[in-house]
Amino acid sequence: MIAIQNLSKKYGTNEVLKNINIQFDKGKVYGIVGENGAGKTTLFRCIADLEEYEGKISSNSTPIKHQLGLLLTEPFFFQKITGKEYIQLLCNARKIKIADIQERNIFDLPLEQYASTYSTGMKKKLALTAILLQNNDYFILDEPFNGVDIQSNIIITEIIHKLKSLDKTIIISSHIFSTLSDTCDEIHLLNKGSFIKSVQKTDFPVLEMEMKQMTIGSKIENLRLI
Ligand SMILES: Nc1ncnc2c1ncn2[C@@H]1O[C@H](COP(=O)(O)OP(=O)(O)OP(=O)(O)O)[C@@H](O)[C@H]1O
Repeated sequence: MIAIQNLSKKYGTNEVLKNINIQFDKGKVYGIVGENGAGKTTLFRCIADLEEYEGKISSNSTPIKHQLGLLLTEPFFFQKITGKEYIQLLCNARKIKIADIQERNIFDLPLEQYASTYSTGMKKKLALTAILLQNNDYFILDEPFNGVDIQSNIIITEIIHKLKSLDKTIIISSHIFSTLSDTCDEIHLLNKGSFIKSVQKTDFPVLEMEMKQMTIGSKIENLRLI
């Protein structure tokens, strides 16, 4: 469980998160949606203790970061580190020895190659593999479906189902609604740093319709396409 109470975050005078209150339980998958700049990544960085903030973020295994697998939108790798070394490095940090690394390389990545030379999608798959092999309790996946091929998207969806069945806590952001309706138990809409709507699975179609209406309005007509 991750409990967030009165979380606020400013960058200079820009108040990016405004008094956020939410709880993420184990065995559940949470989707966070919101337009670009709404504050999704900032929220994730606060939970991972990568930012200073006001308010309280707690869990039943403190500190959260010791049990958290954070998949960033654009994972970063040092230049001279192979895929295999990266996985080993992250697993060593959790005191886990991986003997059968090739067998567990489910995305068939070229593990002897420098990770910095991987394609965008390969980098994401490497970072995801590493946090999975760490056996974390909490997973925050910032746009996990973006930039990876269709086959990998199918695998990632199945991985999320598996993590849920293992009682993990999973938080995902995505700009593609269908990826969230396939995987999430709840979706929370973040707007300018505040949660303005939270819906359970049965109401996902309603939320999707509302978001479509809010977004499109008369914008397409304004283009005056002929
Ligand atoms: N390091 C930073 N310094 C200053 N401002 C920042 C920093 N990181 C983010 N911001 C600002 O915080 C706001 C929220 O950004 P954030 O990356 O959290 O949005 P997001 O919802 O993840 O967007 P996207 O969907 O585009 O990924 C934006 O206005 C952004 O410019």
